[in-house]
Amino acid sequence: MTAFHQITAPRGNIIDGAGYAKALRDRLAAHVANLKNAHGLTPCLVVVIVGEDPASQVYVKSKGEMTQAIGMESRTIRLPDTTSEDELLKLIDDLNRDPVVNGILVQLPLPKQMSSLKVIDAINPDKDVDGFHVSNAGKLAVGLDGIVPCTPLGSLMLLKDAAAAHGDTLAGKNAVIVGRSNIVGKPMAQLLLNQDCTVTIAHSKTKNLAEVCRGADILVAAVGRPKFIAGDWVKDGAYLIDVGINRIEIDGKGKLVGDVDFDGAKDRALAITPVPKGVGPMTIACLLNNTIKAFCLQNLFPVPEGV
Ligand SMILES: Nc1nc(=O)c2c([nH]1)NC[C@@H]1CN(c3ccc(C(=O)N[C@@H](CCC(=O)O)C(=O)O)cc3)C=[N+]21
Repeated sequence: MTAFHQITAPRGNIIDGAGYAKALRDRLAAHVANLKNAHGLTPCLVVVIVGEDPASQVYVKSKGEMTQAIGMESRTIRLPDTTSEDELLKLIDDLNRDPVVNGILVQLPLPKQMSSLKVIDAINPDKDVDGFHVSNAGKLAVGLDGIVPCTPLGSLMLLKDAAAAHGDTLAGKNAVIVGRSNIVGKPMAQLLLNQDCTVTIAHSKTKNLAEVCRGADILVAAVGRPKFIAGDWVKDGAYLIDVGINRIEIDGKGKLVGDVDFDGAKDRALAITPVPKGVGPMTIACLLNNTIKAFCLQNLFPVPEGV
């Protein structure tokens, strides 16, 4: 009976975040080359890292390399973890005033003597390439054009692409985001709401979390706990975005895993992001995207199509 047509689409399509990010970086490299030709100016991103957190060091190095690889200028400022909040605020003030600097990223988390909200608030919103400043968060909430946080932006690009690959769109779908952080959960909710999804933000106090997740056509996991989302929490045919990047030890070896039990979930999901090579590389590509956008807006150049 079923031999003539396939009733369900194939499951377990693994989204190639690394490949998508590479394609995005190639497009951005072309924009950078065009901007240099047209104006003789190069976008410049400054990354500030306070302290010696080993994971942060790895990300910061990779951000710097990818910034240079697409032809932009990268500067990294390393400060000791004994730096005072006032010293960091003074540095941000200098970077805000420096016309050569187009983007400022202060790597989080910060040492405990600092208030990250206060530090982020000190960054000129036009240079806030993370999109974390209240001004950019507010613009996203009311539908004005601003700078959108990198991880949610990259996740949305992957979701739209996965839906398009199935001849589908995001409008009207039930989206469940597990995690309510200012840097992922909340902005992700705003973006999906703007796509006409019906959005639920679940968190540690949510009742019947498994049931809530089972209702999701789109499930975004952003809790920061390894394999927290079990396979049987995933609806058959859901789109699954795993934002988690957790370093765990298996048989004495370090391994990177997401917030989703990938092996348990992959045959249920219509499309799923892996960890690594899923959302992570998109986060960095979107940071480069945001830096180019900030550069254009600061110089009153038209923002290139798609940026
Ligand atoms: N102000 C600020 N902005 C950030 O965007 C920010 C931050 N602070 N603090 C730390 C987190 C973490 N983050 C990652 C970005 C890329 C990968 C990434 O590319 N991961 C690779 C694997 C890398 C590896 O092997 O460790 C992957 O998932 O394939 C991971 C993590 C940005 N963050």
